[in-house]
Parts: sequence; C-alpha cells; structure tokens
Amino acid sequence: MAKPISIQVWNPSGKYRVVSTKSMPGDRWIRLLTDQDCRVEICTEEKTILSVDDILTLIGDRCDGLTEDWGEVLFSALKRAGGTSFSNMAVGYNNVDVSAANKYGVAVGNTPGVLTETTAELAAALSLTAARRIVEADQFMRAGLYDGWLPHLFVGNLLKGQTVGVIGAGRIGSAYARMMIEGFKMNLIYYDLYQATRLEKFVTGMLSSPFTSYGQFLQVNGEQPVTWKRAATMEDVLREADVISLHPVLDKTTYHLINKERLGIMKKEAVLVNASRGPVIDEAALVEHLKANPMFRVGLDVFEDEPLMKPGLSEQKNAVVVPHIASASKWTREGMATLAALNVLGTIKGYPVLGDPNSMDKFLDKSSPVPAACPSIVNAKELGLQISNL
Ligand SMILES: NC(=O)c1ccc[n+]([C@@H]2O[C@H](COP(=O)([O-])OP(=O)(O)OC[C@H]3O[C@@H](n4cnc5c(N)ncnc54)[C@H](O)[C@@H]3O)[C@@H](O)[C@H]2O)c1
Ligand SMILES: O=C(O)[C@H](O)CO
Repeated sequence: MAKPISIQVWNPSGKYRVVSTKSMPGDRWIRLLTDQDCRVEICTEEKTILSVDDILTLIGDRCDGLTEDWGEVLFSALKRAGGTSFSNMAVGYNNVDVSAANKYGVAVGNTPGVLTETTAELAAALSLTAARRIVEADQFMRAGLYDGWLPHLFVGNLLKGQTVGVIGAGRIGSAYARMMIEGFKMNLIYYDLYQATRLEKFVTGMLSSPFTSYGQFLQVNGEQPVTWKRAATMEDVLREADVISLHPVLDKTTYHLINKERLGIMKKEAVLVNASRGPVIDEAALVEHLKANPMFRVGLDVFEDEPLMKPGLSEQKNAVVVPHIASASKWTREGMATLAALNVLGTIKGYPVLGDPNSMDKFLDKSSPVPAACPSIVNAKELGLQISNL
C-alpha cells in the first residue's frame, strides 16, 4: 500500500482536479485555475524529487492535469485517471517521453520565452565569475588569507575584444550572445543547426536607424566594431573562442557534445559555461581536463547526474558550480508557474494552442484578461490540437 502524500488543497469543490507535484512561486497560477472551476492540489512533501510511486499516488484514480519527470508508466496512469494534460514548469522537456504522451493522448506543455533573459543573465554571470576567478578570490578573502595587493593575485581573463562562442543560438543562446557583445564588446562565433538571423542582424545588420547595427553604433562612437561569424562546424567554435557557452536542447545529437577530444581542441585558458543540460558535457572527461589544465575554467549550472556532481569536480578550484538556478528570478519563476498552469487549464478546456511559442507576453500581463489559449504545447501537432494565432 503506497504511503499517503501530503497535499494542500485549493477550491475543494472544483470540477477538474489539477495536481502540482511541487509548490510553485506566486499565487496567480492558483487563482487562474480555481477561477475556472479547478480543484488544485499542491504536494507539500519536503523531498525535492518525487518517485514514480509517489506520483502514482498523487494521480490517484481521477486527475485532469499535472506537472514532473514523465514516461510510459505515469502517462498511462494519468490516462487511466481521465487526465489529458501535463505541463513541465521548464522550457526544456528532455525529462518527458513525448512519444509515450502521444500514445496516451496527453498534451505536454512547456514554458518558453519567460526564462530567456534570466537564464542568459546567469550564463553571463558564470562567464564573468569563471573568467575573473571571483569564487576563488571570495574564498581566499573569507579565509583571512589576504595580506595586501599583489601584481599576481587572482589574475584572470579580460573579456573585452576576445571572442565569445555560442553553441545553440536559439532564444537563450542569442540573448546571451547579445549580452556578451553589448556588455563586454566581444566578437561572436556561433554554431547552430539553423541560421540565427535576428542575432546576426543585431551585430551587423539591417535594423532601423539611427544606427543600422551595433557594430556601426560602436564605430560612430570611436570604438572598434565587433565582428561575428556563423561557424561551419562546432569544432571551429571550440578552436577559436575564448569563452564558450552551451545553449542547445538536450537530445541524442547533443548528448556528450563536449567530450575528451573536443575539450582537447579548446584553448588552454578558455572558459566553458553550461546552463543548458548536464549531459551535454561528458562531466568525467571535464574533471580530468580541469585537473590537467589549471588555467581552463568552467561555470556550471547543470550536471550530468544532477543533483550529484561527478567525483572530483567539487575539488577543482577552476570550476564554479551553482545548483540549477539559471531561471531563478522572481518574475521568471512566477511566469513559468503561470504558463504551466495555463497549459494545463487550456487543454482541459479544449482551448487552441498558441502558434508562436515565442510570444508569451499576453499570458504574463497581469493587467489584462488571459487569452483563451494554451501558451505552449510541444505535441500539439501530433495530437491534432487546434492552433491559434490570437
Ligand atoms: N539551466 C536552466 O535552468 C535552463 C533554463 C532554461 C533553459 N535551459 C535549457 O536551455 C535549452 C535551450 O532553451 P531555448 O529556449 O534557448 O531553446 P531554443 O529551442 O530556442 O534553442 C535551442 C537551440 O539549440 C539548437 N540545437 C539543437 N540541436 C543542436 C545541435 N546538435 N548543435 C547545435 N545546436 C543545436 C537549436 O537549433 C536551437 O536554436 C532548453 O532546452 C533547456 O534544456 C536550461
Ligand atoms: O528548462 C528549463 O526551463 C530549466 O531547466 C528550468 O528553468
């Protein structure tokens, strides 16, 4: 007999039962659901990750929508309980077996757009922190080791005029690239399967006057214009860039994208940042590379065996590690909760799915009524859901 799971209930008499496996920030998402006749159950267990059995208990024998780590067993249980809707509170959905969801007719929601800038800012922070050895210097200071200014104390890398490499120049990768170009006047080299047209236009391009591009703006102000290049291969980025940030989705094409061989072609003093997904880097190979190359530095928000780090990583002074906080700003996390709730609500109500998963503003604007649509359902086409342009 499964152990009972502790929950908090909102609007107990609501017609639709929606379960959230975690407490999510803010209360707008709860109101949006309860106003539309949903009974909302929020798991209040203290453990961070629920087991499959815990979630099966939460689903029970009737559940209309739910939010966690999902595959065949859970989607079939949700279907048996009458559920048609699931949402990740995340843009990445590598934790979801979408073909199992398709098999059981369950819509899979995600939360794009609202976390783009917040995640890019953390990647920029990790780049700077690693390049300028801020964590090492902070620890040194707190340990009472500072005896006075020295020419060689914590010498790091200057970013200005160096080259930033972006692998995966989608929403977050492009936002990060712009921050590094504007903030530190770095040159850009990027690799993506597709051309990042908007990003390219930003650096050189054809945007409106008074300046046609950021490069021209710098020139007019007496500064060296920045350059950009779309690399033909990922190896070109690894060879040329001084700071490399990873922003692709995680799938079989990006698993261990950074491995021993590819680490080997990077500059000895390069900075590598990962705020995408842990398994994009072969973390055991990275630990060896960090040991052998003390001037090579990494900033990691995500880990291959999350929440664990590979043996040896935590001892490396040339690694900055943070616990998957890239999207952790108040505005973003409340927005993610709202989008996740609206994905579930919209599916329950049979609303169409927004055709453009990059324009979430209308769902996030607290001063106007929320549109009768699902913000982002990744398997809308497979399930034959109606698409709307609002
Ligand atoms: N650390 C965090 O908290 C956090 C927060 C948000 C997103 N993420 C991760 O970041 C990822 C990207 O998010 P996004 O909103 O920018 O997604 P996006 O879809 O806009 O961008 C992903 C880009 O990766 C590119 N890509 C796919 N396969 C590739 C390959 N083999 N080589 C190079 N590029 C490839 C795609 O063409 C696309 O441009 C998410 O899938 C998620 O895993 C992490
Ligand atoms: O994919 C995502 O959105 C993150 O990992 C959580 O912010």
